[in-house]
Amino acid sequence: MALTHGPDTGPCAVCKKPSARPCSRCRVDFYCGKEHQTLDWPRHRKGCGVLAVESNEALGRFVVATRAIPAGTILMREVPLVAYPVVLLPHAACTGCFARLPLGPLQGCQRCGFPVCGEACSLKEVHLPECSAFQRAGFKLSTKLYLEDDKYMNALKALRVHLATQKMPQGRRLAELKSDFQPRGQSGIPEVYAWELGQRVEETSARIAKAVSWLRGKVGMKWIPAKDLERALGAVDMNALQGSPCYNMDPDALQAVGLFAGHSLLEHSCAPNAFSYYWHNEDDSNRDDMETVLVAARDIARGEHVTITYLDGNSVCDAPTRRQTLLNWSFFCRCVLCRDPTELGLHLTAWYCGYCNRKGRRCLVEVPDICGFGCEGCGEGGYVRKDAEGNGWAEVSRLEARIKELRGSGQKVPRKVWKGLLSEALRTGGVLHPTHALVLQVKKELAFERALDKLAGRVPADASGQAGDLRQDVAYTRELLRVMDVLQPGISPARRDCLMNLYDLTEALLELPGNENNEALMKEYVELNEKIQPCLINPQEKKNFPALFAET
Ligand SMILES: C[S@@+](CC[C@H](N)C(=O)[O-])C[C@H]1O[C@@H](n2cnc3c(N)ncnc32)[C@H](O)[C@@H]1O
Repeated sequence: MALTHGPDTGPCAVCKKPSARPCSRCRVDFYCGKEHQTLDWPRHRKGCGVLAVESNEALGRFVVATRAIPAGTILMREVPLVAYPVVLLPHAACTGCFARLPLGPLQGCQRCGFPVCGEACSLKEVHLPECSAFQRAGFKLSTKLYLEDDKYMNALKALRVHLATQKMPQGRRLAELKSDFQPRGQSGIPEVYAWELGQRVEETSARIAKAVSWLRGKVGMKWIPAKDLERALGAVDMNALQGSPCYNMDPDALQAVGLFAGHSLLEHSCAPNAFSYYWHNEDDSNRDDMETVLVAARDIARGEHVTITYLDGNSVCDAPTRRQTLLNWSFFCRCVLCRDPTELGLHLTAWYCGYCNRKGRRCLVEVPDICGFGCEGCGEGGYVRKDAEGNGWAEVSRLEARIKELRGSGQKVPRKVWKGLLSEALRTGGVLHPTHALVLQVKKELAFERALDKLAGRVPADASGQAGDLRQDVAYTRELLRVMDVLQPGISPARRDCLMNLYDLTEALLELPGNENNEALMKEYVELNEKIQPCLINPQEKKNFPALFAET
């Protein structure tokens, strides 16, 4: 049986005719009949039956490659077992179609009161089961309360997932999802994280208990056992996959969350080898199914674990930040990046070594909670540079807070402000190394400034007057690309964005007076174009008509 829960229909992989016959083993490609399935087999076989589920004590279940898998192979094609909207405060989202709702008074479903765009959305299939349950309980929510407490949204999720578990065939797959948020295989983790994990488990239990007791107490759904609702919300916490439509840069785009049978088995890695994305199928109004595909970002070797990141793939973070976020899934990360004291040579969490710096050398010391503390330059342990307050963490926290404040301002931040932040962070005597994740985040703000200006319809600064800035941005983007080669390798969207930025900046450099005949630059420009091509095939096209994109 396929690991995944896929759509029932799709275009034939060869002739595009609508078909209801997916490959029974992987359910990735559809065929109109035997003839086209046989014709496509040489291509299709590369990704068919290449995944197996294994388990161990530390990770629970995880997915491995049973054969070598080439980059770009579509490994899973799924629709959610159940889906619900993402509420991005201060906006509510429609319970039926998941669209973000405008600010101001909310319109509620006439029967249960949960927010909707209008009557049509309140009659959507996805909403009807919970709406009937509220009617059976004789309860209608006062819509204006909805955004005041997250228990209403949590209650809706619990109910929706629980009711979907009653329906076959999805129900059986939903019942198989990990739903307990007790940490496992976590012996030997730093004390501070063990404590935080315990705290997080308590908070999650309290949040779940609050929503469940509201449903059974205030609403009166006593006929649903508390443990079933708790299980449903636990499965949401452990497995939900959030996304927006593929390649949609619009911040107002629909945001939704789904529980997927196959994707829920995937292990997290901070340096993953696969990525997934999904979208609302707008080109076919009858399809509202948020198809999701999992793609091999790079070549994956036989026996390798197939991994995705549970974090925001576009953001570069130090180990403590990654660990804090991953506590939401009740685990302390043991991925290849987090296990290596040097973070695969990226040193995203490193500070300067006080000993080496005193001798005028620039060396790194790993931060205590990541690896046991030692400098790769001088071998000394236990002495890192401190800021004026004698506390390296204070400097890190200050920079982090400032970046957050500037990004959250909603205004274009002048270049000189980011530059100032960077020189402050990298000043002589400072704690942070130039490869620290926070420093890279500031460099990214600078490196992508022109691209963001274009995206926002602003005219980028005239390159000819800003040659120095342009060269600097090229250097920063090259640095980010080296990081992405490890963190988001191959054809992943984050690496593609870096490549495209570098391509655009190189083009601008070539236009500067005196650079027209710069052969090295021209060569890099051509090579970048070649590297970008494999990342550019629209995965939606590739998914629907794979034979058109087959390598010859
Ligand atoms: C979405 S589930 C993945 C499938 C799950 N292992 C199972 O048995 O169903 C997420 C859970 O997998 C485990 N996990 C995933 N990635 C991990 C990692 N890098 N390190 C440790 N545990 C991980 C954690 O227990 C986490 O709560």
